[in-house]
Amino acid sequence: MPPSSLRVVYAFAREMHPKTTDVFIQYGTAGFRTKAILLEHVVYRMGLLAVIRSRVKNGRTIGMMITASHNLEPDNGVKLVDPDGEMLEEEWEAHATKLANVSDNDLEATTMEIIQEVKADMTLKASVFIGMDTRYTSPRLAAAAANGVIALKGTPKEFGIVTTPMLHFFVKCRNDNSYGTPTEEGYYEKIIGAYKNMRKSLPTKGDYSPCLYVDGANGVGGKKLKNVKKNFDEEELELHLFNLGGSGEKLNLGCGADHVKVTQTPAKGIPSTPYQRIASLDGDGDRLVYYYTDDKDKMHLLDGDRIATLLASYITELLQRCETTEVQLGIVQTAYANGASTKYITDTLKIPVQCVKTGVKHLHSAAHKYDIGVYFEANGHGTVLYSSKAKNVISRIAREGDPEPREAAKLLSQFIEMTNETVGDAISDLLLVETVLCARGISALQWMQLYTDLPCRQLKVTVADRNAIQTTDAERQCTSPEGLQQRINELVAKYPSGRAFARPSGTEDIVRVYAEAESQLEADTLAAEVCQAVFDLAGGVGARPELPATQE
Ligand SMILES: CC(=O)N[C@H]1[C@@H](OP(=O)(O)O)O[C@H](CO)[C@@H](O)[C@@H]1O
Ligand SMILES: [Mg+2]
Repeated sequence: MPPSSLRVVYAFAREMHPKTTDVFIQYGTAGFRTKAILLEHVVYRMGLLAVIRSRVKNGRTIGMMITASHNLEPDNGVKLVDPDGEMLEEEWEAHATKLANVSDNDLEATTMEIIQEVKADMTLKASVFIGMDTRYTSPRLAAAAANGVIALKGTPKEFGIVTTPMLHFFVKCRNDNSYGTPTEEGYYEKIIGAYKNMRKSLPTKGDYSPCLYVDGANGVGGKKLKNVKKNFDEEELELHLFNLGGSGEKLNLGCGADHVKVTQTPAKGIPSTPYQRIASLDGDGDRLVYYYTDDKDKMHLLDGDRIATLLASYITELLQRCETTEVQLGIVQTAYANGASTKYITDTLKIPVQCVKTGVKHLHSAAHKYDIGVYFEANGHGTVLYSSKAKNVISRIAREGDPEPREAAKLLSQFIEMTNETVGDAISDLLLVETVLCARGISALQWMQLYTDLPCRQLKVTVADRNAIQTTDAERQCTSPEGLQQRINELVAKYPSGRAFARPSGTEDIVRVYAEAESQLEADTLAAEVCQAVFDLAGGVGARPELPATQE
C-alpha cells in the first residue's frame, strides 16, 4: 500500500542532502562511483531505494556499502546489497539511476512512482545495514544513507568501517541465520575458525612457509587483518602487515591489488625479500592478488586466474578423495583472464570453464549454475559457490563415508566454512589460498610454475562517449562503431597467440583495452595499436595514444 504523501523525503532532500550537480550518474558495474563531493544526494536517495527494496523483499535486510574500492582517495561510491548478500538485481539498477538523477523537486513524485511500479507495501518494516570504507568522505555519506532510510521509516543499522565482503556477509547472516552471526566477531569466528580447524589436519610441510607479507592498500582490509593476525600462532600463519594507512599514507596510492595487477609492479612500502610470498588487497578488501620478486628483482604476479585454478584443483582433488561423482565443479572467468590460464583449466585440470561479461554479478550468477562454481576476475575478485546439493553430499560423506573419503569430506566442509560465498573476499580468499599452498606443500615459485602466463597489457583510452562502443560475445567482440572489430582483427592477426579486445568501462568514463601476445613488447604494442584504433574510430579525445618507444 503506497503512502499518500512523502513530504518528508522532499524536506530531508532539500534541507540536508540537496542535489547540487547536473552531472548524470549511472548505477554501473559496482554501483555509483565518482568524486565524493558529487555523491551525497545520490547516497541519500539510495537509502530511500534500499527501504523500498527491503519492503519488496518482505522486510528482509538490504545492505548499503559506501566505498570506491580501488579508486583513489577523492572518489567514493555506493552500492546496494540484496538479501542473500549478493549484488543488487540488475533490473533495479534502472530504478537506482532514475532516482539518483531527478531534481529535488521531482524526488517525491519519482519515489512514489517507483513504489507503485515495484508494488512495495510501505506498511511493512524495512531494515538496512550500512557499512563504509576508510575514506575521509565516508562517514558523511554513511550519515546521508541512514537519513534516506529514516525518511521512509526504515531501520538503519550502521556497522562503521568494515570491508565490503563483511557487509555482504552480515546481510546474508541477518536473513539466513544458518549462515553465521551478523557481526564482525561472527565473521571472524566462522572464517578464522575454519582455517584453524583445517590447519590442525594440515601441518606445514614441503616448501610451504607460513610467513606471509601483506599489502593492505592503506585501506580497511589491512586494518582488519590486524585483528585476524592475533588469532594465529606463527606456525598457523605468520602475517607481516604493510600499508596499513598510517599518517601520510594514501589509500591505493602506489599499492594495493589494482596497482599491482595493472602496473605489473610491486606495492611500495614493502621490504624486498627475494621469493617472499606477498598478498596484496584492494582498498575495500574484496580483491586479492599475490606476487613475489625473484633474485633479479623481477616481479611475478599470481592473479585471480591463478587463485581460481589453485582453489578449483584442490577442491577437485578433495572431491576425488571423497569418491563422489555427484558433484560437478566449473570455473567462470571474464575476457580479461589470461589465455594461458584458460588453456591450463581445459587441458590440464580438465574442468569446464565459461567466459562471461565483466562484473561480479555476471560471474556470480554463472557460478550458481554449477554444483560448485569457482569464479574469479583476473584482478583478484572472486569466490567459490557451493550449491545445497553439494553441501548435502559432502556433509553426508563426512558423517557416513568410509574413513578416507570421510577425512576428505571433513576437510572440504571446513573449506566451505572458510569461504565467504556472498562475494569475493580478500581475507577469506587469502586463508583459502594459504590452506591450499600448505596442503600441497608448495612455495609461491612452485605455484607460479604450474603454468606460464602469456604476457599481457591493459590500457585505457578516453573517448567523447564510451557508449559508442558496443560489444557482444562476453565483451570479446565490438559490434559498433562500424569497422572497429575488423581493425582489431587485422591487428591481432599480426601476432602469434595474439588476442585483444576493447570494452567501455562500467566504473570509469573510459574505454579499456586488453591485449596478450607471446612477448611483453608484442602485447604492449598490440594494446597500443588497439588503443589507436579505438581513438580513431570511436571518437577519441585528447592526445592520440602512442606506440611503445621501440616501435616509433
Ligand atoms: C578490467 C577490470 O579489472 N575491471 C573491473 C572494473 O570494472 P570496469 O567495468 O572495467 O571499470 O571494476 C569492477 C568493479 O570493481 C570490477 O568488477 C571489474 O573487474
Ligand atoms: Mg574492491
